[in-house]
Amino acid sequence: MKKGGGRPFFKTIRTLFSTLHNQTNKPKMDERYSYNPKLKWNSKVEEYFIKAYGVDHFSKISKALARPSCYSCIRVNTLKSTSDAVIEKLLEIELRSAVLGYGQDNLITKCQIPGLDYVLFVKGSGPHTITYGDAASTPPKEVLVSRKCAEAVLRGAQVFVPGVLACSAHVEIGDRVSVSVAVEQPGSENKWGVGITRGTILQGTLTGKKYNVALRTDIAFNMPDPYYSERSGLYIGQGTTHMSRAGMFRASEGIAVEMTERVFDLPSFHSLLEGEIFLQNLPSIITAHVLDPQQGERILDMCAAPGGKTTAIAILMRDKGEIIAMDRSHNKVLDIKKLAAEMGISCITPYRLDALKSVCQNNESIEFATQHCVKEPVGAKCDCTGLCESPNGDMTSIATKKCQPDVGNEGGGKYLSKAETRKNIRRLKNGPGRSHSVGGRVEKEKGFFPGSFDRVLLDAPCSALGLRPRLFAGEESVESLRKHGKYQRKMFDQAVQLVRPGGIIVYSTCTINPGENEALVRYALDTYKFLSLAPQNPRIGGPGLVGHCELFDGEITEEWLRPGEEELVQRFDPSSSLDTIGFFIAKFKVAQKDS
Ligand SMILES: C[S@@+](CC[C@H](N)C(=O)[O-])C[C@H]1O[C@@H](n2cnc3c(N)ncnc32)[C@H](O)[C@@H]1O
Repeated sequence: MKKGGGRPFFKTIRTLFSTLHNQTNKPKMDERYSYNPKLKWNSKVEEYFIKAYGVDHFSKISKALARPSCYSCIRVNTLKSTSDAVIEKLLEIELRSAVLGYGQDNLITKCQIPGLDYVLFVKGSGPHTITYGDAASTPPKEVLVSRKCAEAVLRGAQVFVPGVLACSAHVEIGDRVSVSVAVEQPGSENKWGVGITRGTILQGTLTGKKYNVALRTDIAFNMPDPYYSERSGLYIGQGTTHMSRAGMFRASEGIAVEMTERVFDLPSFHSLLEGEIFLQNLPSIITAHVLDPQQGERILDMCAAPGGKTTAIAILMRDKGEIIAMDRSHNKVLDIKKLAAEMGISCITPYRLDALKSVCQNNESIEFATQHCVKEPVGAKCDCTGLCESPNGDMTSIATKKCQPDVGNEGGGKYLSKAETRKNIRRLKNGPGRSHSVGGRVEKEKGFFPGSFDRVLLDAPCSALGLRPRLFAGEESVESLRKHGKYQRKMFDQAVQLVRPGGIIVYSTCTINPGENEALVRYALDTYKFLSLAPQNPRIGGPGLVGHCELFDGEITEEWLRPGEEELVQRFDPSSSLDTIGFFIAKFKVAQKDS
């Protein structure tokens, strides 16, 4: 008798078994090839937040953090264009057919907050359920990307070469691939790690076997997949490869996978209308508004790179006045310079400077500045070698006269070598030179006179725990959260010295951590009696802005949320369109000297 022939009973049993096999596997496969991330936290941090928000609420926050917003927010550069012109151009370009599917009427809308009609929202969609081929029987070809890459893809980007970590064997150009993300896993000694080497081959099966539909049985399939379980529930979409497997790991740049189906579909603005628009989260745009810069003023942006808020401030000032954009990273300072040039802005002077050392430490200069510069509406800038420069670059201003002793050693100022003295004299003759030029190298010890700015923005370095989407949060410990708070206070101390009497300080931070925001406000008001919380512009009651002045008392308890915060956290809903979950803005006014 021929094998398999004439044995209907066995055939029926085999068919039955195969059906059962598929049925029992199907739901599991649906779960596997889905997007259902669970944000991982350091256990102590989780405890701390649960104490602050309550279990249910914190779980909502966590869920919302791991998903992107439902729209992209763009700021129109009104020095170069208008909202209407940009809307027209974007619709002409036909962003992407999937997005246009929502109907042109609602695709792009202007922000309804009065005064913010240069902010446009471009609609996205999601979450979508995607069918990843016949995943139950034949594992799809796959590409595994880094977390940062996935976070960008969830906001509309394509998969670029540096983001690819691993890939199935035999992937060729034009193949359809499923894209998943490698998220940090707990490792030894309480350390987190991805635990997969770049270039690893993904087999797509847990056991090293796969089910063969034709033979209706499992067949051996090379090795088990080394990262199979870890990427379960972390599939962000499907795309077409622009490169073969070998190409992805050989090339240094370029698109590796063009996404064709996304779990969250947001439009990409990569290289689109460069200089005319800027992709920016709404609360960041609102921060510039809250600062309320006026034309002709001198503004300090203490932590400015890459220059998102700096350029927003410059545009509000119609490029008239002076903005000192400071950042401690040289390369990031160059980013500010590049962005300003791209947007056609000339009132920004980027400086590489540690914000913790931004106040001129020369006692004589400080004394001078507090006596004189603060009364001058234009202020003065000091490079701490004793050279003071008026904002128009006139080195023979009254300030120079006062600081003259430090040019050489005769006047009894701090000791300067002959070389430094020569350099200073040369500068007096020739102007500021390379180290003062835009984006150029700047000496570390340079700083500014106290009281020399009309307004200061402190967009402090923070945990960024308010930004979405975020696929991993375990890097922050309670200690590191505390450090952010301490660091910000030190920066605030500098900001207070640098603003003139009657001036404004705006402090902003992107976090859900009350220790980084509420605590700073309390510290500021307790330490500097001449500071008061300036009323927010009531018209700008937009999402992400905490416009209240109340502070929580002492220990963080479940009751610490006050009306303003409740309003903020109630929006922590995945269906909400907020692009930032937690953002805090506080505006301070410095008392006039005689008040
Ligand atoms: C939140 S980001 C600023 C974002 C920026 N304001 C924007 O809107 O584009 C914080 C920045 O602070 C900078 N930074 C951190 N510590 C600093 C310090 N001590 N002095 C100056 N800049 C610092 C970082 O390099 C980083 O670029």
